Amino acid sequence: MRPLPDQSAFEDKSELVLKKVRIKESEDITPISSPRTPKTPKICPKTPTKTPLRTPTKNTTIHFLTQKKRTKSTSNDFDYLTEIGEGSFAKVFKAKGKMDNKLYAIKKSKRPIWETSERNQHIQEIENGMKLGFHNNIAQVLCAWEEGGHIYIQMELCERGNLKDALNLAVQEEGGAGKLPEYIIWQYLYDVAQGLAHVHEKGIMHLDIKPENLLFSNDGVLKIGDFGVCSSANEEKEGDEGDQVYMAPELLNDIRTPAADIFSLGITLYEMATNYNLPKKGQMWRNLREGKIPFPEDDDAIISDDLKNLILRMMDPDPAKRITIQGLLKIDKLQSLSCLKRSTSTLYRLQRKLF
Ligand SMILES: Nc1ncnc2c1ncn2[C@@H]1O[C@H](COP(=O)(O)OP(=O)(O)OP(=O)(O)O)[C@@H](O)[C@H]1O
Ligand SMILES: [Mg+2]
Repeated sequence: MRPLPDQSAFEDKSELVLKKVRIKESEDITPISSPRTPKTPKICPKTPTKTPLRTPTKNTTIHFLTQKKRTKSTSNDFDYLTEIGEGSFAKVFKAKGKMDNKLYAIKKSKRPIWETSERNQHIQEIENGMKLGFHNNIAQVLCAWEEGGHIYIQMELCERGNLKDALNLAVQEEGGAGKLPEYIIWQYLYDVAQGLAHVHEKGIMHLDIKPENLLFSNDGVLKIGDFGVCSSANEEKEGDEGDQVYMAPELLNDIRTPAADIFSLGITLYEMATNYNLPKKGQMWRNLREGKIPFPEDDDAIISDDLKNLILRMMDPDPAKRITIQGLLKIDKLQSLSCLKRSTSTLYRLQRKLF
């Protein structure tokens, strides 16, 4: 097992530990009041069950929440094949369209939504999803409706799980100390950065970028999903902050800018590169938000200076100094990946299918 990072540079005794060991927590940060906290732990996609999943009963009132001209869906338009994911608010099913035989992801709220504020939050998730339209690195929202009080969102299916699952798998390798190879980390960053640039160009902040919300399509492309927390740029209203583990420090003071997404992506990158079990609170939580960011120093876990420097720029405590998404796309590594992708797109796709 890799030794713990040298903590002598820091004033406190809290420490980051490798994934399989629990983090020591010292003291709480200011509690975050949000209707979506506390978060429940993620349940990884389950293995397909043979018994068909129950579809909702007929004759319930249906409200369509999207106004697309093409066919509107309802629950009975799908055969539900298996549950593929669960978050704090919804379950996600793999389903086959009865009319077109195509596979989709159907996200269904866990319980009926009667409260206006909660309903509005779901409506916003849907509206932002529709506003984002098609982009190769966004899990596309296709249609949404309300049935029996539950909210349903029909989405593009990302069949190969989320980035958290991929990280957990990597950790299990090499006797529990495995991690993603760095060139794969750059490819994942490239994908998410393309998607995030599109999100920010549309004037939307995601505000919940984290490995569970980054989803793999069948050909291994990483896509941003779960727009359940996001808000529009310049929106004055108070709101949700997303997952505390990946949360930017300024969100504690309700300062919301696209830079918050850069911090969350930066700390996600840090998790991918180090394999540390990131804290939810405590002194180390604060250190990571004050630029005191330890990296493993042993030879096995070596991280390139390019990647370290980028992580530091993305996790800058000052949102105004943090690298922007446009700046990120201009860094040499991502530029060269972009050229590589253009020139060898078939080979590149094939290579990614293997991971
Ligand atoms: N389009 C999709 N294709 C495949 N799997 C998906 C899709 N959307 C979501 N999932 C899976 O379902 C899980 C939960 O979905 P999602 O994050 O959207 O739910 P949530 O209740 O809003 O979650 P959170 O707790 O993050 O707020 C994801 O982590 C992912 O594994
Ligand atoms: Mg989620």
